[in-house]
Amino acid sequence: MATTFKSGFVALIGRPNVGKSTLLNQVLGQKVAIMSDKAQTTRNKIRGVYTSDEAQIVFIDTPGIHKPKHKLGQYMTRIAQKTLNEVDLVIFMVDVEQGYGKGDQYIIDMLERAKTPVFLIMNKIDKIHPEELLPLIDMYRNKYTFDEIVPISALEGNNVNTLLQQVSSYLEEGPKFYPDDQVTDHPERFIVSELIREKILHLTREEVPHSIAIEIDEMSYKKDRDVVYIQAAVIVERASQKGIIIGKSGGMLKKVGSLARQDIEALLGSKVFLELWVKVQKNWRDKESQLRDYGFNEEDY
Ligand SMILES: Nc1nc2c(ncn2[C@@H]2O[C@H](COP(=O)(O)OP(=O)(O)OP(=O)(O)O)[C@@H](O)[C@H]2O)c(=O)[nH]1
Repeated sequence: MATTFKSGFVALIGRPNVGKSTLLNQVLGQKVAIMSDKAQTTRNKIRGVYTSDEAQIVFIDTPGIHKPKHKLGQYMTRIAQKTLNEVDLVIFMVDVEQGYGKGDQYIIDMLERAKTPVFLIMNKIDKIHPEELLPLIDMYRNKYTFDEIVPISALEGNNVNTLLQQVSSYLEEGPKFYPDDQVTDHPERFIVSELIREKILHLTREEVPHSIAIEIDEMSYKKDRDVVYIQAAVIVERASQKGIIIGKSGGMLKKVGSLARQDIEALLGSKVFLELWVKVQKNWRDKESQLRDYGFNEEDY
Protein backbone atom coordinates (compact mmCIF):
# COMPACT_ATOMS: atom_id res chain seq x y z
CA MET A 1 0.00 0.00 0.00
CA ALA A 2 1.42 3.35 -0.98
CA THR A 3 1.71 5.70 1.99
CA THR A 4 0.95 9.38 1.58
CA PHE A 5 3.63 12.01 2.06
CA LYS A 6 2.98 14.33 4.98
CA SER A 7 4.28 17.78 5.67
CA GLY A 8 3.74 20.73 7.92
CA PHE A 9 5.08 23.59 9.98
CA VAL A 10 6.03 23.10 13.59
CA ALA A 11 6.73 25.90 16.07
CA LEU A 12 9.34 25.18 18.69
CA ILE A 13 8.70 27.22 21.81
CA GLY A 14 9.89 27.34 25.37
CA ARG A 15 11.70 29.50 27.87
CA PRO A 16 15.24 30.60 27.01
CA ASN A 17 17.91 27.92 27.38
CA VAL A 18 15.59 24.93 27.53
CA GLY A 19 17.42 23.49 24.51
CA LYS A 20 15.46 24.47 21.41
CA SER A 21 18.54 25.18 19.30
CA THR A 22 20.16 21.98 20.51
CA LEU A 23 17.14 19.97 19.37
CA LEU A 24 17.13 21.64 15.96
CA ASN A 25 20.83 20.96 15.56
CA GLN A 26 20.36 17.35 16.61
CA VAL A 27 17.50 16.86 14.15
CA LEU A 28 19.17 18.59 11.27
CA GLY A 29 22.62 17.18 11.91
CA GLN A 30 24.45 20.44 11.59
CA LYS A 31 24.91 23.63 13.49
CA VAL A 32 22.22 25.96 12.23
CA ALA A 33 21.07 27.74 15.34
CA ILE A 34 23.80 29.33 17.39
CA MET A 35 24.03 28.00 20.92
CA SER A 36 25.04 29.94 23.95
CA ASP A 37 24.75 29.56 27.69
CA LYS A 38 23.28 33.03 27.75
CA ALA A 39 19.57 33.32 27.28
CA GLN A 40 17.96 34.71 24.17
CA THR A 41 20.55 34.11 21.51
CA THR A 42 18.12 33.25 18.76
CA ARG A 43 15.86 36.21 18.17
CA ASN A 44 14.70 35.44 14.70
CA LYS A 45 12.88 32.58 13.17
CA ILE A 46 15.03 29.89 11.65
CA ARG A 47 13.39 27.32 9.52
CA GLY A 48 15.11 24.02 9.78
CA VAL A 49 13.73 21.50 7.34
CA TYR A 50 13.75 17.81 8.22
CA THR A 51 12.92 15.48 5.37
CA SER A 52 12.44 11.72 5.55
CA ASP A 53 10.87 9.30 3.05
CA GLU A 54 7.48 9.78 4.69
CA ALA A 55 7.38 13.37 5.82
CA GLN A 56 8.80 16.84 5.78
CA ILE A 57 8.80 18.87 8.97
CA VAL A 58 9.52 22.57 8.71
CA PHE A 59 10.65 23.76 12.12
CA ILE A 60 10.12 27.31 13.13
CA ASP A 61 12.36 28.34 15.96
CA THR A 62 10.24 30.79 17.88
CA PRO A 63 12.15 32.56 20.60
CA GLY A 64 10.79 35.45 22.60
CA ILE A 65 7.75 33.82 24.10
CA HIS A 66 8.02 35.40 27.48
CA LYS A 67 6.78 38.50 29.23
CA PRO A 68 8.18 41.41 27.24
CA LYS A 69 10.45 43.83 29.08
CA HIS A 70 11.19 46.12 26.16
CA LYS A 71 9.98 46.95 22.67
CA LEU A 72 11.88 44.21 20.90
CA GLY A 73 10.41 41.73 23.35
CA GLN A 74 6.91 42.98 22.65
CA TYR A 75 7.51 42.63 18.96
CA MET A 76 8.77 39.09 19.37
CA THR A 77 5.86 38.10 21.58
CA ARG A 78 3.40 39.36 19.04
CA ILE A 79 5.10 37.40 16.29
CA ALA A 80 5.21 34.34 18.53
CA GLN A 81 1.52 34.50 19.30
CA LYS A 82 0.68 34.82 15.62
CA THR A 83 2.94 31.91 14.79
CA LEU A 84 1.12 29.63 17.25
CA ASN A 85 -2.08 29.97 15.28
CA GLU A 86 -0.50 29.56 11.88
CA VAL A 87 1.49 26.38 12.37
CA ASP A 88 0.28 22.77 12.21
CA LEU A 89 1.78 21.76 15.52
CA VAL A 90 3.39 23.43 18.51
CA ILE A 91 6.22 21.85 20.44
CA PHE A 92 6.48 23.33 23.92
CA MET A 93 9.83 22.46 25.40
CA VAL A 94 10.69 22.54 29.07
CA ASP A 95 13.89 21.79 30.95
CA VAL A 96 13.21 19.00 33.47
CA GLU A 97 15.81 20.44 35.81
CA GLN A 98 14.12 23.81 36.01
CA GLY A 99 11.04 24.11 38.14
CA TYR A 100 7.72 25.18 36.67
CA GLY A 101 7.84 28.94 36.61
CA LYS A 102 5.91 32.05 35.71
CA GLY A 103 7.50 31.92 32.27
CA ASP A 104 5.97 28.50 31.63
CA GLN A 105 2.58 29.66 32.86
CA TYR A 106 2.77 32.63 30.51
CA ILE A 107 3.40 30.27 27.59
CA ILE A 108 0.60 27.93 28.65
CA ASP A 109 -1.77 30.90 28.77
CA MET A 110 -0.78 31.68 25.20
CA LEU A 111 -1.33 28.05 24.21
CA GLU A 112 -4.85 28.12 25.65
CA ARG A 113 -5.67 30.75 23.05
CA ALA A 114 -4.34 28.71 20.11
CA LYS A 115 -6.23 25.87 18.47
CA THR A 116 -3.13 24.04 17.29
CA PRO A 117 -2.18 20.63 18.75
CA VAL A 118 0.57 20.93 21.36
CA PHE A 119 3.32 18.47 22.30
CA LEU A 120 5.16 18.82 25.58
CA ILE A 121 8.83 17.97 25.24
CA MET A 122 10.58 17.37 28.52
CA ASN A 123 14.21 17.99 27.68
CA LYS A 124 17.51 17.25 29.45
CA ILE A 125 16.35 13.91 30.89
CA ASP A 126 20.03 12.96 31.01
CA LYS A 127 20.33 15.35 33.96
CA ILE A 128 17.80 13.70 36.26
CA HIS A 129 17.13 10.27 37.73
CA PRO A 130 14.46 8.32 35.77
CA GLU A 131 12.32 8.10 38.92
CA GLU A 132 12.01 11.86 39.04
CA LEU A 133 10.38 11.96 35.62
CA LEU A 134 6.94 10.51 36.37
CA PRO A 135 5.89 13.05 39.01
CA LEU A 136 7.04 15.81 36.66
CA ILE A 137 4.92 14.41 33.83
CA ASP A 138 1.90 14.36 36.18
CA MET A 139 2.56 17.93 37.22
CA TYR A 140 2.59 19.13 33.59
CA ARG A 141 -0.50 17.03 32.77
CA ASN A 142 -2.38 19.02 35.38
CA LYS A 143 -1.39 22.30 33.81
CA TYR A 144 -2.55 21.67 30.25
CA THR A 145 -4.04 18.93 28.10
CA PHE A 146 -1.08 18.17 25.90
CA ASP A 147 -1.65 16.03 22.83
CA GLU A 148 1.59 14.14 23.50
CA ILE A 149 4.28 14.26 26.17
CA VAL A 150 7.74 13.19 25.01
CA PRO A 151 10.78 13.11 27.32
CA ILE A 152 14.05 13.58 25.42
CA SER A 153 17.68 14.53 25.67
CA ALA A 154 18.29 16.92 22.80
CA LEU A 155 21.99 16.91 23.59
CA GLU A 156 22.47 13.16 23.54
CA GLY A 157 19.73 12.46 21.03
CA ASN A 158 17.67 10.16 23.27
CA ASN A 159 14.14 9.70 22.01
CA VAL A 160 14.58 12.31 19.30
CA ASN A 161 13.66 9.80 16.56
CA THR A 162 10.49 8.86 18.41
CA LEU A 163 9.65 12.52 18.64
CA LEU A 164 10.11 12.96 14.89
CA GLN A 165 7.85 9.98 14.20
CA GLN A 166 5.18 11.30 16.51
CA VAL A 167 5.38 14.75 14.97
CA SER A 168 5.04 13.24 11.49
CA SER A 169 1.99 11.28 12.57
CA TYR A 170 0.22 14.54 13.45
CA LEU A 171 0.86 16.14 10.08
CA GLU A 172 -1.53 15.97 7.20
CA GLU A 173 -0.86 14.93 3.65
CA GLY A 174 1.14 17.68 2.02
CA PRO A 175 3.81 18.64 -0.50
CA LYS A 176 7.56 18.74 -0.13
CA PHE A 177 8.02 22.45 0.50
CA TYR A 178 11.79 22.30 0.22
CA PRO A 179 14.26 20.09 -1.66
CA ASP A 180 15.71 17.15 0.31
CA ASP A 181 19.08 18.73 0.97
CA GLN A 182 17.82 22.04 2.32
CA VAL A 183 18.28 22.45 6.04
CA THR A 184 17.62 26.14 6.40
CA ASP A 185 15.77 28.68 4.35
CA HIS A 186 18.12 31.45 3.23
CA PRO A 187 20.77 30.68 5.79
CA GLU A 188 23.65 32.98 4.92
CA ARG A 189 22.45 36.36 6.09
CA PHE A 190 20.85 34.88 9.13
CA ILE A 191 23.88 32.86 10.13
CA VAL A 192 26.21 35.81 9.52
CA SER A 193 24.11 37.96 11.82
CA GLU A 194 23.98 35.20 14.41
CA LEU A 195 27.76 34.78 14.31
CA ILE A 196 28.21 38.49 14.97
CA ARG A 197 25.69 38.37 17.80
CA GLU A 198 27.39 35.33 19.28
CA LYS A 199 30.74 37.16 19.45
CA ILE A 200 29.13 40.10 21.21
CA LEU A 201 27.49 37.75 23.70
CA HIS A 202 30.78 36.09 24.45
CA LEU A 203 32.88 39.22 24.66
CA THR A 204 30.58 41.52 26.61
CA ARG A 205 29.34 40.45 29.98
CA GLU A 206 27.01 43.42 30.30
CA GLU A 207 23.26 43.86 30.05
CA VAL A 208 23.77 44.82 26.42
CA PRO A 209 23.21 41.49 24.66
CA HIS A 210 19.58 41.25 25.63
CA SER A 211 18.63 44.23 23.59
CA ILE A 212 20.74 44.00 20.48
CA ALA A 213 19.88 42.98 16.97
CA ILE A 214 22.09 42.66 13.93
CA GLU A 215 21.07 44.06 10.60
CA ILE A 216 22.95 43.11 7.47
CA ASP A 217 23.03 46.27 5.35
CA GLU A 218 25.00 44.76 2.51
CA MET A 219 26.40 41.40 1.58
CA SER A 220 27.95 41.27 -1.86
CA TYR A 221 30.81 39.65 -3.71
CA LYS A 222 33.44 42.10 -4.94
CA LYS A 223 34.94 40.53 -8.00
CA ASP A 224 37.88 42.92 -8.31
CA ARG A 225 39.15 42.13 -4.80
CA ASP A 226 37.76 38.58 -4.62
CA VAL A 227 36.14 39.18 -1.24
CA VAL A 228 32.64 39.03 0.16
CA TYR A 229 31.93 42.50 1.47
CA ILE A 230 29.58 42.61 4.43
CA GLN A 231 28.34 45.73 6.14
CA ALA A 232 26.33 45.11 9.28
CA ALA A 233 24.80 47.30 11.94
CA VAL A 234 24.66 46.32 15.59
CA ILE A 235 21.44 47.86 16.81
CA VAL A 236 21.08 48.80 20.44
CA GLU A 237 18.30 50.44 22.37
CA ARG A 238 20.35 52.85 24.49
CA ALA A 239 23.32 55.14 23.87
CA SER A 240 25.12 53.70 26.91
CA GLN A 241 25.05 50.28 25.26
CA LYS A 242 26.59 51.70 22.13
CA GLY A 243 29.63 52.77 24.16
CA ILE A 244 30.07 49.31 25.63
CA ILE A 245 29.93 47.60 22.26
CA ILE A 246 32.35 50.03 20.64
CA GLY A 247 34.71 49.77 23.60
CA LYS A 248 37.81 51.76 24.49
CA SER A 249 39.27 53.22 21.27
CA GLY A 250 36.95 50.96 19.32
CA GLY A 251 38.69 47.89 20.74
CA MET A 252 35.60 45.83 21.52
CA LEU A 253 33.99 46.30 18.12
CA LYS A 254 37.30 45.46 16.46
CA LYS A 255 37.56 42.23 18.42
CA VAL A 256 33.94 41.29 17.64
CA GLY A 257 34.55 42.00 13.98
CA SER A 258 37.75 40.05 13.77
CA LEU A 259 36.36 36.92 15.47
CA ALA A 260 33.12 37.06 13.49
CA ARG A 261 35.03 37.52 10.23
CA GLN A 262 37.06 34.37 10.84
CA ASP A 263 33.89 32.33 11.37
CA ILE A 264 32.13 33.85 8.38
CA GLU A 265 35.13 33.11 6.18
CA ALA A 266 34.98 29.49 7.29
CA LEU A 267 31.24 29.40 6.61
CA LEU A 268 31.37 30.96 3.16
CA GLY A 269 34.71 29.50 2.15
CA SER A 270 35.97 32.82 0.88
CA LYS A 271 37.73 35.95 2.08
CA VAL A 272 35.48 38.36 3.90
CA PHE A 273 35.69 42.08 4.51
CA LEU A 274 33.43 42.84 7.45
CA GLU A 275 32.44 46.36 8.34
CA LEU A 276 30.54 46.78 11.59
CA TRP A 277 28.89 49.85 13.00
CA VAL A 278 26.64 50.49 15.96
CA LYS A 279 23.42 52.42 15.95
CA VAL A 280 20.91 53.32 18.60
CA GLN A 281 17.35 52.68 17.59
CA LYS A 282 14.72 53.20 20.21
CA ASN A 283 11.63 52.26 18.32
CA TRP A 284 11.80 48.65 17.34
CA ARG A 285 8.41 48.61 15.70
CA ASP A 286 9.82 50.52 12.75
CA LYS A 287 12.21 47.65 12.24
CA GLU A 288 9.57 44.99 11.77
CA SER A 289 9.81 44.73 8.02
CA GLN A 290 13.60 44.65 8.04
CA LEU A 291 13.75 42.05 10.76
CA ARG A 292 11.51 39.84 8.69
CA ASP A 293 13.59 40.34 5.61
CA TYR A 294 16.44 37.91 5.96
CA GLY A 295 16.00 36.72 2.39
CA PHE A 296 19.31 36.20 0.65
CA ASN A 297 19.33 37.70 -2.77
CA GLU A 298 21.42 35.65 -5.20
CA GLU A 299 22.03 38.76 -7.26
CA ASP A 300 23.80 40.57 -4.49
CA TYR A 301 26.26 37.76 -4.13
N1 LIG B 1 22.52 18.12 29.68
C1 LIG B 1 21.82 18.62 28.66
N2 LIG B 1 22.03 19.90 28.26
C2 LIG B 1 21.31 20.38 27.23
C3 LIG B 1 20.33 19.58 26.57
N3 LIG B 1 19.77 20.34 25.60
C4 LIG B 1 20.38 21.55 25.66
N4 LIG B 1 21.31 21.57 26.63
C5 LIG B 1 22.18 22.73 27.00
O1 LIG B 1 21.38 23.81 27.42
C6 LIG B 1 21.95 25.06 27.01
C7 LIG B 1 20.93 25.87 26.23
O2 LIG B 1 20.58 25.21 25.03
P1 LIG B 1 20.06 25.98 23.73
O3 LIG B 1 19.77 24.95 22.71
O4 LIG B 1 20.95 27.11 23.36
O5 LIG B 1 18.71 26.60 24.31
P2 LIG B 1 17.59 27.44 23.56
O6 LIG B 1 16.30 27.01 24.12
O7 LIG B 1 17.76 27.36 22.08
O8 LIG B 1 17.92 28.90 24.04
P3 LIG B 1 17.57 30.30 23.35
O9 LIG B 1 18.36 30.35 22.08
O10 LIG B 1 18.05 31.26 24.37
O11 LIG B 1 16.11 30.34 23.13
C8 LIG B 1 23.18 24.70 26.19
O12 LIG B 1 24.30 24.81 27.04
C9 LIG B 1 22.95 23.24 25.80
O13 LIG B 1 24.13 22.50 25.62
C10 LIG B 1 20.14 18.22 27.02
O14 LIG B 1 19.32 17.45 26.50
N5 LIG B 1 20.90 17.82 28.06
